[in-house]
Amino acid sequence: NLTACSSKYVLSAVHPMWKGPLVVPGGDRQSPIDIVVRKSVFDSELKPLKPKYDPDTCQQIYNNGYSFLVEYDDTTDKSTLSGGPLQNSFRLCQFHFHWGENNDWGSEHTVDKRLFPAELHLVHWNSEKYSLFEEAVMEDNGLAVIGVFLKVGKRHEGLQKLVDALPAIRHKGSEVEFSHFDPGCLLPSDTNDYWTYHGSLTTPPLTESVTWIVMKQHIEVSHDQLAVFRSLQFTAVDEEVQKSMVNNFRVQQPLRGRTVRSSFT
Ligand SMILES: COc1ccc(C)cc1NC(=O)Nc1ccc2c(c1)[B-](O)(O)OC2
Ligand SMILES: [Zn+2]
Repeated sequence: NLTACSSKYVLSAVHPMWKGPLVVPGGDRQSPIDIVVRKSVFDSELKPLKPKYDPDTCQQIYNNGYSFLVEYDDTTDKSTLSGGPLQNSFRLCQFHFHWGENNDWGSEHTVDKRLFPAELHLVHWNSEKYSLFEEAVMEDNGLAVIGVFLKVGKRHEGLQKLVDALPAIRHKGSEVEFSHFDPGCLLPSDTNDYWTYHGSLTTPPLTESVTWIVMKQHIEVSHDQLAVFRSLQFTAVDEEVQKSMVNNFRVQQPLRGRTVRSSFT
């Protein structure tokens, strides 16, 4: 069956100590970056974000050997993102996280050099211009990714259903059915303020196809919930040497003259 956003087979090629190019030739819009707040520019034309997620499109959770992907059925426009800086409607295909070996670091983006223990990425592709995720990944304006910082604090009730499913996908290549999960519960509740800039995937193929939308407000998860993320393994069950899935973030990239716009003053 066509898996949701069928990114699973392609992402499985990703390994934390990538063999691939760490610098993309001519890459002048690479991600992640440090967001320097006082250098961001307020853009009054930016609209409110319009996420419309249908929990019934949630299909499975998959350990791709780099992160764990919660994959959605992206064969219809049931779960979409529009508005904000976007000119088109983008289909949700998966979300995943990046995290550290401890609570001092783990996020990919930073705000005035402030690191967070983890970062959520909600991945959407432009279904008005392209017909498949794999196509959109290679194209300018192909993807829209919402980044949400995680901070250690109170337990996140909505996340717990996901945390409870992780032991079943401990090793690379494992997958378990997962349904009725509303990713909207992982978005900040108090404000929809965000920064936006043009960047790239932070894993191979590092293509410069992403409109990044980084939420100003973080969400809180408990220490124990994050500890379960760290119990995952980069390695397949049959590998002799097991490696804990931690520090699965990319080093920061040069801004190369890009402007980060803010939806708020
Ligand atoms: C080997 O990897 C691939 C091979 C072929 C295709 C079509 C895609 C990929 N990779 C991919 O989609 N990565 C990817 C996709 C989306 C996001 C990120 C990585 B992120 O920066 O972490 O957040 C958003
Ligand atoms: Zn990511």
